[in-house]
Amino acid sequence: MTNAPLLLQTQDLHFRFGARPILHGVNLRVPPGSIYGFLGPNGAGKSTTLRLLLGLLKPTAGTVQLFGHDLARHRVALLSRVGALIENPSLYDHLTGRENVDATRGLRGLPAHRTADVLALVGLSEAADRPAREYSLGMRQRLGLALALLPDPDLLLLDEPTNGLDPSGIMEMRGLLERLRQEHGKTILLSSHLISEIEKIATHVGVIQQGRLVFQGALPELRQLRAGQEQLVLETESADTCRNLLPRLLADATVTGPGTLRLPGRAPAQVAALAAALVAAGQPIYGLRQEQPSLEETFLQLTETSVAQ
Ligand SMILES: Nc1ncnc2c1ncn2[C@@H]1O[C@H](COP(=O)(O)OP(=O)(O)OP(=O)(O)O)[C@@H](O)[C@H]1O
Repeated sequence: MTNAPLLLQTQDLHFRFGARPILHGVNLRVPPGSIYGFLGPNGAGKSTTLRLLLGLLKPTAGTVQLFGHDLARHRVALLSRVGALIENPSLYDHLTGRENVDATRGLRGLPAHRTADVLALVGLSEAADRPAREYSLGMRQRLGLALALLPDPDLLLLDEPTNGLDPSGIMEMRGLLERLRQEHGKTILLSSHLISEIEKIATHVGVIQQGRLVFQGALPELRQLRAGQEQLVLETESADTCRNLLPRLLADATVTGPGTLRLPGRAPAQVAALAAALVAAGQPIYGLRQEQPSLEETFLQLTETSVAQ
Protein backbone atom coordinates (compact mmCIF):
# COMPACT_ATOMS: atom_id res chain seq x y z
CA MET A 1 0.00 0.00 0.00
CA THR A 2 1.05 3.61 -0.45
CA ASN A 3 2.62 5.61 2.35
CA ALA A 4 0.21 8.55 1.86
CA PRO A 5 -1.91 9.21 4.93
CA LEU A 6 -5.00 7.05 4.85
CA LEU A 7 -8.35 8.64 4.12
CA LEU A 8 -10.22 6.03 6.07
CA GLN A 9 -8.98 3.48 8.52
CA THR A 10 -10.34 1.33 11.26
CA GLN A 11 -8.38 0.04 14.19
CA ASP A 12 -9.23 -3.35 15.60
CA LEU A 13 -12.92 -2.89 14.92
CA HIS A 14 -15.16 -5.31 16.77
CA PHE A 15 -18.92 -5.49 16.67
CA ARG A 16 -21.54 -7.79 18.13
CA PHE A 17 -25.28 -7.96 17.73
CA GLY A 18 -26.37 -8.85 21.26
CA ALA A 19 -24.23 -11.82 22.22
CA ARG A 20 -23.39 -12.65 18.62
CA PRO A 21 -19.97 -11.49 17.43
CA ILE A 22 -20.10 -10.16 13.85
CA LEU A 23 -16.76 -8.36 13.33
CA HIS A 24 -13.48 -9.53 14.82
CA GLY A 25 -10.76 -6.89 14.76
CA VAL A 26 -11.15 -5.37 11.29
CA ASN A 27 -8.34 -3.01 10.21
CA LEU A 28 -9.39 -1.29 7.01
CA ARG A 29 -6.82 0.85 5.18
CA VAL A 30 -8.29 3.03 2.45
CA PRO A 31 -5.79 5.30 0.67
CA PRO A 32 -6.93 8.65 -0.73
CA GLY A 33 -7.96 8.58 -4.38
CA SER A 34 -8.58 4.84 -4.35
CA ILE A 35 -11.55 2.76 -5.33
CA TYR A 36 -11.50 0.27 -2.51
CA GLY A 37 -13.39 -2.92 -3.25
CA PHE A 38 -14.74 -4.41 -0.06
CA LEU A 39 -15.35 -7.97 -1.03
CA GLY A 40 -17.02 -10.82 0.80
CA PRO A 41 -19.77 -13.40 0.58
CA ASN A 42 -23.26 -12.68 1.85
CA GLY A 43 -23.35 -12.34 5.60
CA ALA A 44 -19.59 -11.70 5.94
CA GLY A 45 -20.14 -8.34 7.64
CA LYS A 46 -19.85 -5.79 4.82
CA SER A 47 -23.07 -3.89 5.52
CA THR A 48 -22.37 -3.92 9.24
CA THR A 49 -18.92 -2.44 8.62
CA LEU A 50 -20.38 0.28 6.40
CA ARG A 51 -22.91 1.14 9.10
CA LEU A 52 -20.08 1.45 11.62
CA LEU A 53 -18.16 3.70 9.21
CA LEU A 54 -21.21 5.93 8.98
CA GLY A 55 -21.71 6.06 12.73
CA LEU A 56 -25.09 4.31 12.38
CA LEU A 57 -23.86 1.54 14.68
CA LYS A 58 -21.36 1.85 17.51
CA PRO A 59 -18.37 -0.49 17.63
CA THR A 60 -18.14 -2.85 20.57
CA ALA A 61 -14.40 -2.09 20.51
CA GLY A 62 -11.97 -0.33 18.20
CA THR A 63 -12.10 2.96 16.35
CA VAL A 64 -12.95 4.47 12.98
CA GLN A 65 -10.80 7.27 11.63
CA LEU A 66 -11.98 9.42 8.75
CA PHE A 67 -9.64 11.98 7.19
CA GLY A 68 -7.24 11.37 10.08
CA HIS A 69 -9.76 12.11 12.84
CA ASP A 70 -11.69 9.94 15.23
CA LEU A 71 -15.28 9.42 14.09
CA ALA A 72 -16.64 9.00 17.61
CA ARG A 73 -15.33 12.45 18.60
CA HIS A 74 -16.04 14.47 15.45
CA ARG A 75 -19.03 12.65 14.01
CA VAL A 76 -20.99 15.51 12.46
CA ALA A 77 -18.03 17.34 10.94
CA LEU A 78 -16.50 14.19 9.49
CA LEU A 79 -19.72 12.75 8.11
CA SER A 80 -20.44 16.02 6.31
CA ARG A 81 -17.60 14.97 3.99
CA VAL A 82 -19.03 11.50 3.33
CA GLY A 83 -21.72 10.47 0.85
CA ALA A 84 -23.40 7.08 1.19
CA LEU A 85 -25.66 4.72 -0.67
CA ILE A 86 -26.25 1.82 1.65
CA GLU A 87 -29.62 0.50 0.61
CA ASN A 88 -31.88 1.05 -2.34
CA PRO A 89 -32.25 4.82 -2.38
CA SER A 90 -35.52 6.01 -0.86
CA LEU A 91 -37.12 7.98 -3.67
CA TYR A 92 -40.49 9.60 -4.14
CA ASP A 93 -41.81 7.73 -7.15
CA HIS A 94 -44.38 10.37 -8.12
CA LEU A 95 -41.76 13.13 -8.18
CA THR A 96 -39.34 13.67 -11.03
CA GLY A 97 -35.64 12.97 -10.66
CA ARG A 98 -35.00 16.70 -10.38
CA GLU A 99 -37.71 17.16 -7.72
CA ASN A 100 -36.30 14.24 -5.73
CA VAL A 101 -32.83 15.77 -5.71
CA ASP A 102 -34.20 19.24 -5.02
CA ALA A 103 -36.17 18.04 -2.00
CA THR A 104 -33.05 16.60 -0.37
CA ARG A 105 -30.97 19.61 -1.39
CA GLY A 106 -33.46 21.95 0.28
CA LEU A 107 -33.51 19.90 3.48
CA ARG A 108 -29.74 20.10 3.66
CA GLY A 109 -29.68 23.83 2.97
CA LEU A 110 -27.43 23.48 -0.06
CA PRO A 111 -27.33 26.04 -2.92
CA ALA A 112 -29.86 25.58 -5.74
CA HIS A 113 -27.27 24.95 -8.45
CA ARG A 114 -26.20 21.72 -6.74
CA THR A 115 -29.33 19.97 -8.08
CA ALA A 116 -28.34 20.45 -11.72
CA ASP A 117 -24.68 19.78 -10.87
CA VAL A 118 -25.26 16.34 -9.41
CA LEU A 119 -27.83 15.34 -12.02
CA ALA A 120 -25.25 16.13 -14.71
CA LEU A 121 -22.58 14.25 -12.78
CA VAL A 122 -24.59 11.02 -12.78
CA GLY A 123 -25.78 11.45 -16.38
CA LEU A 124 -29.42 12.11 -15.57
CA SER A 125 -29.81 15.66 -16.91
CA GLU A 126 -31.96 14.53 -19.83
CA ALA A 127 -34.16 12.23 -17.78
CA ALA A 128 -34.41 14.73 -14.90
CA ASP A 129 -37.99 15.78 -15.62
CA ARG A 130 -39.43 12.29 -15.83
CA PRO A 131 -41.10 10.79 -12.76
CA ALA A 132 -38.82 8.47 -10.80
CA ARG A 133 -41.31 5.61 -11.21
CA GLU A 134 -40.35 5.49 -14.90
CA TYR A 135 -36.65 5.07 -14.08
CA SER A 136 -34.84 1.77 -14.61
CA LEU A 137 -33.11 0.24 -11.60
CA GLY A 138 -29.79 1.56 -12.91
CA MET A 139 -31.21 5.09 -13.17
CA ARG A 140 -32.62 4.82 -9.66
CA GLN A 141 -29.20 3.82 -8.35
CA ARG A 142 -27.64 6.77 -10.15
CA LEU A 143 -30.30 9.08 -8.72
CA GLY A 144 -29.43 7.68 -5.29
CA LEU A 145 -25.81 8.46 -6.01
CA ALA A 146 -26.80 12.00 -7.05
CA LEU A 147 -28.36 12.46 -3.60
CA ALA A 148 -25.17 11.17 -1.97
CA LEU A 149 -23.10 13.59 -4.06
CA LEU A 150 -25.11 16.69 -3.12
CA PRO A 151 -22.74 17.95 -0.40
CA ASP A 152 -19.73 17.29 -2.69
CA PRO A 153 -18.27 14.65 -0.35
CA ASP A 154 -14.62 13.56 -0.47
CA LEU A 155 -15.51 9.96 0.33
CA LEU A 156 -18.31 7.78 -1.03
CA LEU A 157 -19.43 4.62 0.79
CA LEU A 158 -21.52 2.40 -1.45
CA ASP A 159 -23.09 -0.89 -0.40
CA GLU A 160 -23.39 -3.22 -3.40
CA PRO A 161 -24.14 -0.37 -5.84
CA THR A 162 -24.48 -2.70 -8.83
CA ASN A 163 -26.63 -5.32 -7.11
CA GLY A 164 -29.57 -6.27 -9.30
CA LEU A 165 -28.48 -4.11 -12.24
CA ASP A 166 -28.42 -5.48 -15.78
CA PRO A 167 -25.08 -5.55 -17.66
CA SER A 168 -25.57 -2.11 -19.19
CA GLY A 169 -26.56 -0.66 -15.82
CA ILE A 170 -23.46 -2.21 -14.29
CA MET A 171 -21.24 -0.72 -17.00
CA GLU A 172 -22.80 2.72 -16.57
CA MET A 173 -22.27 2.61 -12.83
CA ARG A 174 -18.68 1.46 -13.28
CA GLY A 175 -17.95 4.26 -15.76
CA LEU A 176 -19.55 6.77 -13.43
CA LEU A 177 -17.50 5.66 -10.42
CA GLU A 178 -14.31 5.77 -12.47
CA ARG A 179 -15.09 9.34 -13.56
CA LEU A 180 -15.86 10.38 -10.00
CA ARG A 181 -12.47 9.12 -8.93
CA GLN A 182 -10.40 10.34 -11.85
CA GLU A 183 -12.04 13.65 -12.72
CA HIS A 184 -13.47 14.65 -9.36
CA GLY A 185 -10.90 13.20 -6.99
CA LYS A 186 -13.37 11.16 -4.96
CA THR A 187 -12.27 8.24 -2.86
CA ILE A 188 -14.77 5.42 -3.12
CA LEU A 189 -15.34 2.37 -0.96
CA LEU A 190 -17.79 -0.06 -2.48
CA SER A 191 -18.86 -3.46 -1.26
CA SER A 192 -19.61 -6.44 -3.43
CA HIS A 193 -19.84 -10.21 -3.25
CA LEU A 194 -18.56 -10.53 -6.84
CA ILE A 195 -14.81 -10.59 -7.33
CA SER A 196 -15.30 -10.22 -11.10
CA GLU A 197 -17.00 -6.88 -10.48
CA ILE A 198 -14.37 -5.62 -8.07
CA GLU A 199 -11.54 -6.72 -10.34
CA LYS A 200 -12.83 -4.46 -13.10
CA ILE A 201 -12.92 -1.29 -11.07
CA ALA A 202 -11.00 -1.42 -7.79
CA THR A 203 -7.51 -0.07 -7.20
CA HIS A 204 -7.41 -1.67 -3.74
CA VAL A 205 -9.18 -4.65 -2.27
CA GLY A 206 -10.15 -5.89 1.16
CA VAL A 207 -11.61 -9.38 1.46
CA ILE A 208 -13.81 -10.08 4.47
CA GLN A 209 -14.96 -13.50 5.55
CA GLN A 210 -16.96 -14.26 8.68
CA GLY A 211 -16.14 -10.87 10.13
CA ARG A 212 -12.39 -11.10 9.52
CA LEU A 213 -10.30 -9.34 6.91
CA VAL A 214 -8.46 -12.18 5.18
CA PHE A 215 -6.71 -10.07 2.54
CA GLN A 216 -6.02 -6.40 2.01
CA GLY A 217 -3.82 -4.75 -0.58
CA ALA A 218 -3.58 -3.18 -4.01
CA LEU A 219 -5.34 -5.09 -6.79
CA PRO A 220 -2.05 -6.30 -8.35
CA GLU A 221 -1.17 -7.93 -5.03
CA LEU A 222 -4.36 -9.97 -5.21
CA ARG A 223 -3.43 -10.98 -8.76
CA GLN A 224 0.08 -11.89 -7.60
CA LEU A 225 -1.37 -14.14 -4.98
CA ARG A 226 -3.17 -15.91 -7.77
CA ALA A 227 -0.02 -16.22 -9.89
CA GLY A 228 1.65 -18.06 -7.01
CA GLN A 229 -1.12 -20.63 -7.20
CA GLU A 230 -0.48 -21.59 -10.83
CA GLN A 231 -0.54 -25.33 -11.48
CA LEU A 232 0.80 -27.60 -14.20
CA VAL A 233 -1.70 -30.27 -15.21
CA LEU A 234 -0.52 -33.45 -16.91
CA GLU A 235 -2.97 -35.81 -18.61
CA THR A 236 -1.44 -39.22 -19.32
CA GLU A 237 -2.34 -42.93 -19.40
CA SER A 238 -1.38 -43.85 -15.84
CA ALA A 239 -0.50 -41.24 -13.26
CA ASP A 240 0.97 -43.84 -10.89
CA THR A 241 3.25 -45.32 -13.56
CA CYS A 242 4.61 -41.87 -14.38
CA ARG A 243 5.31 -41.20 -10.73
CA ASN A 244 7.13 -44.49 -10.36
CA LEU A 245 9.21 -43.91 -13.46
CA LEU A 246 10.07 -40.26 -12.73
CA PRO A 247 10.12 -40.00 -8.93
CA ARG A 248 12.42 -36.98 -8.85
CA LEU A 249 10.71 -34.88 -11.53
CA LEU A 250 7.24 -35.71 -10.17
CA ALA A 251 8.12 -35.56 -6.47
CA ASP A 252 5.69 -32.70 -5.79
CA ALA A 253 2.92 -34.00 -8.05
CA THR A 254 -0.52 -34.88 -6.73
CA VAL A 255 -2.52 -37.61 -8.42
CA THR A 256 -6.01 -36.18 -8.99
CA GLY A 257 -7.33 -38.88 -11.36
CA PRO A 258 -6.18 -42.22 -12.84
CA GLY A 259 -4.37 -40.36 -15.62
CA THR A 260 -4.10 -36.87 -14.12
CA LEU A 261 -1.27 -35.29 -12.16
CA ARG A 262 -1.15 -31.74 -10.82
CA LEU A 263 2.12 -30.00 -10.00
CA PRO A 264 3.01 -26.53 -8.75
CA GLY A 265 3.53 -24.14 -11.70
CA ARG A 266 6.80 -24.58 -13.62
CA ALA A 267 9.02 -22.38 -15.78
CA PRO A 268 8.72 -23.14 -19.55
CA ALA A 269 12.15 -24.88 -19.65
CA GLN A 270 11.09 -27.18 -16.83
CA VAL A 271 7.84 -27.99 -18.62
CA ALA A 272 9.85 -28.93 -21.73
CA ALA A 273 12.24 -31.06 -19.65
CA LEU A 274 9.31 -32.88 -18.05
CA ALA A 275 7.71 -33.53 -21.45
CA ALA A 276 11.01 -34.91 -22.83
CA ALA A 277 11.46 -37.18 -19.78
CA LEU A 278 7.91 -38.52 -20.12
CA VAL A 279 8.44 -39.31 -23.80
CA ALA A 280 11.83 -40.91 -23.04
CA ALA A 281 10.10 -43.07 -20.40
CA GLY A 282 7.57 -44.18 -23.01
CA GLN A 283 4.61 -42.44 -21.37
CA PRO A 284 1.97 -40.79 -23.54
CA ILE A 285 1.19 -37.09 -23.03
CA TYR A 286 -2.48 -36.42 -23.72
CA GLY A 287 -2.28 -32.93 -22.28
CA LEU A 288 0.20 -30.67 -20.50
CA ARG A 289 -1.00 -27.21 -19.54
CA GLN A 290 -0.40 -24.46 -17.00
CA GLU A 291 -3.59 -23.52 -15.15
CA GLN A 292 -4.21 -20.29 -13.28
CA PRO A 293 -6.91 -20.41 -10.68
CA SER A 294 -9.70 -17.95 -11.38
CA LEU A 295 -9.94 -15.01 -9.01
CA GLU A 296 -13.03 -16.76 -7.64
CA GLU A 297 -10.86 -19.73 -6.67
CA THR A 298 -8.23 -17.44 -5.17
CA PHE A 299 -10.98 -15.80 -3.17
CA LEU A 300 -12.38 -19.14 -2.04
CA GLN A 301 -8.92 -20.30 -1.02
CA LEU A 302 -8.39 -17.13 1.00
CA THR A 303 -11.65 -17.60 2.80
CA GLU A 304 -10.99 -21.29 3.44
CA THR A 305 -7.58 -20.44 4.87
CA SER A 306 -9.15 -18.00 7.26
CA VAL A 307 -11.76 -20.52 8.40
CA ALA A 308 -8.98 -22.99 9.07
CA GLN A 309 -7.15 -20.54 11.37
N1 LIG B 1 -29.93 -6.41 13.13
C1 LIG B 1 -29.25 -7.56 13.23
N2 LIG B 1 -29.35 -8.34 14.31
C2 LIG B 1 -28.64 -9.51 14.40
N3 LIG B 1 -27.79 -9.95 13.47
C3 LIG B 1 -27.65 -9.21 12.35
C4 LIG B 1 -28.36 -7.98 12.16
N4 LIG B 1 -28.00 -7.47 10.96
C5 LIG B 1 -27.10 -8.34 10.42
N5 LIG B 1 -26.89 -9.38 11.25
C6 LIG B 1 -25.98 -10.51 11.01
O1 LIG B 1 -24.67 -10.00 10.89
C7 LIG B 1 -23.91 -10.75 9.95
C8 LIG B 1 -23.29 -9.81 8.95
O2 LIG B 1 -24.32 -9.22 8.19
P1 LIG B 1 -24.04 -8.11 7.09
O3 LIG B 1 -25.35 -7.63 6.57
O4 LIG B 1 -23.09 -7.11 7.63
O5 LIG B 1 -23.30 -8.97 5.96
P2 LIG B 1 -22.95 -8.58 4.48
O6 LIG B 1 -21.56 -9.00 4.26
O7 LIG B 1 -23.29 -7.16 4.21
O8 LIG B 1 -23.88 -9.52 3.65
P3 LIG B 1 -25.07 -9.15 2.65
O9 LIG B 1 -24.40 -8.91 1.35
O10 LIG B 1 -25.89 -10.42 2.67
O11 LIG B 1 -25.76 -7.97 3.24
C9 LIG B 1 -24.88 -11.74 9.32
O12 LIG B 1 -24.65 -13.00 9.89
C10 LIG B 1 -26.24 -11.22 9.71
O13 LIG B 1 -27.15 -12.27 9.87
